Amino acid sequence: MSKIVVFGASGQLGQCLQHVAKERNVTDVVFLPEEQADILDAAKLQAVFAQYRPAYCINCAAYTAVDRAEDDVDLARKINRDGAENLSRVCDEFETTLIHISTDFVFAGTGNQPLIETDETEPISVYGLTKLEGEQVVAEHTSRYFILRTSWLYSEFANNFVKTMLKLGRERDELRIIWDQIGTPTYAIDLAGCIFTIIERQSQQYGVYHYSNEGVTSWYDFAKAIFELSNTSVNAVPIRTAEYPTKATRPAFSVMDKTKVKTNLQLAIPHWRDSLKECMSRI
Ligand SMILES: NC(=O)C1=CN([C@@H]2O[C@H](COP(=O)(O)OP(=O)(O)OC[C@H]3O[C@@H](n4cnc5c(N)ncnc54)[C@H](OP(=O)(O)O)[C@@H]3O)[C@@H](O)[C@H]2O)C=CC1
Ligand SMILES: Cc1cn([C@H]2C[C@H](O)[C@@H](COP(=O)(O)OP(=O)(O)O[C@H]3O[C@@H](C)C(=O)[C@@H](O)[C@H]3O)O2)c(=O)[nH]c1=O
Repeated sequence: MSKIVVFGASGQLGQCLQHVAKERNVTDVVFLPEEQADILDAAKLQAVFAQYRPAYCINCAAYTAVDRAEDDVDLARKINRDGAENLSRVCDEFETTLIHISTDFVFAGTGNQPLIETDETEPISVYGLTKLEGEQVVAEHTSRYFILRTSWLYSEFANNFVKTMLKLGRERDELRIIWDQIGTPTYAIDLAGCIFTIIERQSQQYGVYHYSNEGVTSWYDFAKAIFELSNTSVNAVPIRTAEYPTKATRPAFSVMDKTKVKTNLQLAIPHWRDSLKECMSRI
């Protein structure tokens, strides 16, 4: 396989990529720790690219604290937009294909039909806005890019909703969980598999893609499935968004249509329940 460099390697998706690389015996891949490869340091990026001359660059680095971003706009924008710009410029210079990860939070979430790649974006949070700006600079500065929009990532690695529910479920008798935000969870191991498939197939069908697991759920129903699979006896109470005030507003409906990725890459995507089961067996 061609040489690959990964930024944001110690985050959740970065760790999943490391796991899948081992599973698939992908050896020509370099997982760069942040101290060696800060995406805000354009000079260091030049040095990294000159050293490795990668065919592919996977960008998992991001500012992902959705609520904190509302008060930390400058840093969120630096990492999610300026970092993406630095990478897309250096990728263009070295003729490297950039695989950049984005989010369902670029959408307002006011509709009720699965979202396709060309649907209008209208972020309603600082995180969503800065991620959209990141998409825009990538498309502006290089032509060889895949932007993969994904949603509700979880895995056995790092912090995520599944691990939070398991922890809170053990500590509390009752949990109140939003049921009027509808979307699709994504097992980050499946997304990592999709990324390596793009590389293995040497696809040149560049552009924006939606990738999540199959199916639809609410955070409440997702939590119920987590509790069932883990035999957690906590009482889960469905509540509306208004009853769970947060700094950032989240889209009410962010189900994404995956027809494009499935067709172009001939990819089978697992249902979220099957992937959740798989993940829980590994936690
Ligand atoms: N988590 C989710 O639910 C979803 C995530 N996404 C997107 O998927 C991608 C991966 O997310 P995920 O793995 O969950 O996120 P994480 O927050 O787990 O990982 C992001 C990583 O980026 C690192 N990072 C931050 N700033 C820089 C920098 N300047 N240079 C290099 N690395 C940096 C972080 O390091 P440190 O921790 O030290 O700051 C962290 O290791 C992101 O683009 C995210 O926006 C999309 C939809 C859902
Ligand atoms: C802990 C908890 C959360 N919730 C709700 C709040 C929120 O609407 C939802 C998920 O909460 P979290 O804080 O885990 O996740 P959140 O930060 O909203 O997750 C988002 O992260 C970014 C990075 C993305 O790109 C999105 O796709 C999405 O995954 O669950 C409850 O209703 N009850 C609870 O006890």
